[in-house]
Amino acid sequence: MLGFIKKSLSKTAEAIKTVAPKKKISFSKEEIEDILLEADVEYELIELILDQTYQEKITRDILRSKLLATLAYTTYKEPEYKAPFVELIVGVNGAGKTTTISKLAYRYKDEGKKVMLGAGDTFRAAAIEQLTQWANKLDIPIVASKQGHDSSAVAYDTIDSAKAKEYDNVIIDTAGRLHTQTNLANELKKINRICDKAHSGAPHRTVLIIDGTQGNSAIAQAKAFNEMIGVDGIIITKLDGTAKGGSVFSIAYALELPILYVGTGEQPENLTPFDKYEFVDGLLDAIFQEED
Ligand SMILES: Nc1nc2c(ncn2[C@@H]2O[C@H](COP(=O)(O)OP(=O)(O)OP(=O)(O)O)[C@@H](O)[C@H]2O)c(=O)[nH]1
Repeated sequence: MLGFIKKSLSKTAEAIKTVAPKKKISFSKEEIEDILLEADVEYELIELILDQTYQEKITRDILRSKLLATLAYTTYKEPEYKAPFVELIVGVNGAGKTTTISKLAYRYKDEGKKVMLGAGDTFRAAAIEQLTQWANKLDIPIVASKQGHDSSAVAYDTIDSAKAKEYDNVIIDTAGRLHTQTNLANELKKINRICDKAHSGAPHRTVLIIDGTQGNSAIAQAKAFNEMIGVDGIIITKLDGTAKGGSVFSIAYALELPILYVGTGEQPENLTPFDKYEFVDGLLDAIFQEED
């Protein structure tokens, strides 16, 4: 695992190099502002960090503690639950939902758990097809219906079947878009209710998938999902494909939600638990010169 997060920050590191070609022991506030802006940390957050810093020369240690503070809420604590552990996956189309569900399933299976998928995005035939293909490839059972069918019925059937067969994990996909935002909110709320009906306490975790390449523009969207259904944690995808790695700070700070994993590639195994220390140090390595 070690090194995946740092490696996936390589495009962000390249961007930083354009404004700070030479690594140094310390930088002025103006230089740090340019560097963080280039890495796509939101301007307001940079101002907040720098306003609270009285030192003129900013060293690695100073910036490290400031950046870590913005990630204070990122640690997740699993609730008590009775198996199966039911997860609802939400997010806009294209964020990487299907791929991330497959990665999660792969991970659980690899840990020796029995996993079942529910193809709850019944709005799009392609979503059902794509998830079914992944399930077949990973040899994981999936409950799917035809396009246009009731998504909460799919959720119910998946949980019901997983309970009967004593599965450990259930992962349910949901629509990223419906005809209107109100429709989407209602559908997600209904799925929530039906999950609880099928298995008291479910869903145990609602996970929002955020497209990392969108940077800070993903924040408003994430807030909307959080208001619609209440999110327990986020997964930021495509970290490897973006120079906007610094947006992770503003996303985490704005949402005050745990970051469960980050997507570090397209393969099923490219889902890495978010380690705030590795993330911050990975970024700082791109800025600061090593001290002797
Ligand atoms: N490099 C990289 N690509 C990723 C990652 N996660 C997802 N992708 C790619 O992003 C694209 C969209 O992912 P999907 O899983 O299809 O996204 P989705 O949200 O289900 O989108 P729809 O199926 O259109 O709803 C695919 O080409 C994935 O391979 C990641 O962590 N890194």
